Amino acid sequence: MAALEELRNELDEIDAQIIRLYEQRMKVCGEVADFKIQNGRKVYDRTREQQKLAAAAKQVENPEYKKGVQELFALLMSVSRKLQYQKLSENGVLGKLPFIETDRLDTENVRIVFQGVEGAYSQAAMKQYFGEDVRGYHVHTWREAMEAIEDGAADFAVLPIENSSAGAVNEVYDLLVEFENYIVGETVLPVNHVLAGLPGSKEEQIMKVYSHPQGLMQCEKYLYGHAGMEKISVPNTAVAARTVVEENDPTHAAICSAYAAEVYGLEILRERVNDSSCNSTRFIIVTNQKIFCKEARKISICFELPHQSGSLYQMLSHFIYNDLNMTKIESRPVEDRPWEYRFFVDFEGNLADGAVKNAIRGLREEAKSLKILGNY
Ligand SMILES: C=C(O[C@@H]1C=C(C(=O)O)C=C[C@H]1O)C(=O)O
Repeated sequence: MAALEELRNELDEIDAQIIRLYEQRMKVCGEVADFKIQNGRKVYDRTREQQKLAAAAKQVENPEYKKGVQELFALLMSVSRKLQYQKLSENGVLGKLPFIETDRLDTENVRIVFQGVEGAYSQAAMKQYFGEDVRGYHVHTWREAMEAIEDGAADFAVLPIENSSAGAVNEVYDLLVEFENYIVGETVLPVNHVLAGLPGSKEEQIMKVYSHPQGLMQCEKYLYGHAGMEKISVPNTAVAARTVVEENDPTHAAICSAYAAEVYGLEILRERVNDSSCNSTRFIIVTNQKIFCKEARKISICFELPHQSGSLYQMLSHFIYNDLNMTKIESRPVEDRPWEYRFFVDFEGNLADGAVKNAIRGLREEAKSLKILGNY
């Protein structure tokens, strides 16, 4: 048997040939890009790539290597496309993004909509982002808030998108796809829930606890340790506080904010009932204009993928190749298409950056549908 040293020398020679061939291939791909720039052709040609993969597999003599060769070619073509997008970008033929750049958000004399009632966490998030004196009003559902923005009844909506312990707010993700509204800002609100009851009531007496499902989820450990408390979901934590007042029963309590307890005249029976001591919720600021600020640093997009092996991997390669830092990925089922998913990705960058344009161009050509949800 040959010594390891010898085998490695042999590999080095083969690899040197691969590198030379790779360079030759990329040079030709660059010429293909020039042709495409001149003739207004698209970078991605799915049919040609499928033919190439089939032909590559056919040329392999040892059947055990077929899969590996196909994977290698899929990667080579992906790298080739990205080189081409780069060239298109340098030549200014990437087309304009349908978003307008602005120096800063106009937040003077604006009307804000939030879901819930007086004392809701969304109201606190609104004040944290826009200031104490902002003009805000509330609606019953997140959908109504989205409608108010689409119709122009309000300038901005404040919607929860993610909680540090309970995770994504799924419905808001789905509404971002359904409505032509865009994210222009975000704010993270520390969320400390209290158990609040009628004045004079005691924690030991409580039999029923009202809260938003997310509130109940975020206090799971506390509620598990108090098995006698029946959990009841209501649309909002502030509604929970109001319900306790309306029912006027000392065995009922709400999981809500200290502010909501104060607004409804409830007594705090126990502070900080949330499981995580750093429980916080991220709220997004949504408007109906396709705008982004010069200093915006985060982009949210969503896309659907063809139901085939490796498609997510190929999409994500656009972030890696363009050196873009992905900060989050979520998936949601696509309505009426069982077991198909829509992906939501957040990554760092500004829509005016070349690398971002390059990545979005690539993603747009390869995804079944792509929507830029906002840059903020
Ligand atoms: C090079 C081309 O562009 C892309 C890359 C391919 C490749 O690297 O072989 C094939 C098809 C296109 O998606 C081309 O159109 O031929």
